[in-house]
Amino acid sequence: MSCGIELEDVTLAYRGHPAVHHVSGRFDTGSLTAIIGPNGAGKSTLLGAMAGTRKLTQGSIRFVSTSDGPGEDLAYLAQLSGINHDFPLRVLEVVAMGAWNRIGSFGEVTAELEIQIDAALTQVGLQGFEDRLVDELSVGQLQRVLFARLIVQDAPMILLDEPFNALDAQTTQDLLGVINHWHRDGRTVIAVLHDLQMVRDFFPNTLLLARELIAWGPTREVLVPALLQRAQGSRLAWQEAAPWCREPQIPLDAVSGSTHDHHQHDHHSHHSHGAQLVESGEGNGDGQRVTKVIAP
Ligand SMILES: Nc1ncnc2c1ncn2[C@@H]1O[C@H](COP(=O)(O)OP(=O)(O)OP(=O)(O)O)[C@@H](O)[C@H]1O
Repeated sequence: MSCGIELEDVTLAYRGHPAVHHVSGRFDTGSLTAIIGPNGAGKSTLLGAMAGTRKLTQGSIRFVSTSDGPGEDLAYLAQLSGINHDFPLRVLEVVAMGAWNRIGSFGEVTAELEIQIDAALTQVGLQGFEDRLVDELSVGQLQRVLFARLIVQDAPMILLDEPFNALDAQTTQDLLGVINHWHRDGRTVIAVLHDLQMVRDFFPNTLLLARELIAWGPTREVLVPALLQRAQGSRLAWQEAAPWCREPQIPLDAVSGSTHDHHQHDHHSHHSHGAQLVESGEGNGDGQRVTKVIAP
């Protein structure tokens, strides 16, 4: 069960202002990719679009699977905020939510699932925490619990939005270990990050975004001064009153993401009508099966 994600001309706008412009490329099956870029670059917006929580204005997102399984199953961890503190949930219940797609929201926590939860909590260093209330946990412990939930979810694609925000070095190192484990399992993992050294050390691929795609490929080719400066410079030109696509991307050789010609579009003419999910069995020509398409 493994999956990749293809972006074709992905464009997202908020109230007519484009936050992400014409991004095309591909997250290969089993790849481990960091999405980086300055504040406001559109990173969370792009990740949310892949998770199905943001509507596309233009373009499409296709999920491709190399197996017959339900390949589009995707786990998404938004920026830390995911717990509703009005409900006194126990750690066990939060981690069990990872299995909702298998057991349903009122499903029983079976003995088998309890074993999985115990193993997941052990993997994130929280063995024995099952009965603790989540709103009594520290920020780092809560993030460990949310990673345990992702482990139980067992999805072939995992999207993480700034997973290490506000975490100490030990927690960060432990959760990076979980990500490496997923990568070794052959899952497709995508994380929005800010720490360039961490990206260099742990993430083989990088997508550098500054509303438009600046570069996408092997990290050592993307995290170079010229491209980083270009991303930083783009930020200075970002004005809410300038909703036009401008410069083309710098093409990279041997990148996993393709480059894409830019069109001179007025995005005000491309209002979203809501995300549309299209189930599809169409092959993409290299032995993979398209399992889902997100389009405007
Ligand atoms: N719900 C929203 N409504 C309107 N505009 C939004 C909304 N969410 C994000 N934006 C705008 O879209 C642009 C991209 O935001 P996004 O959060 O995707 O950037 P980011 O790269 O994740 O930034 P950061 O690194 O600061 O988290 C920003 O200009 C932001 O103000």
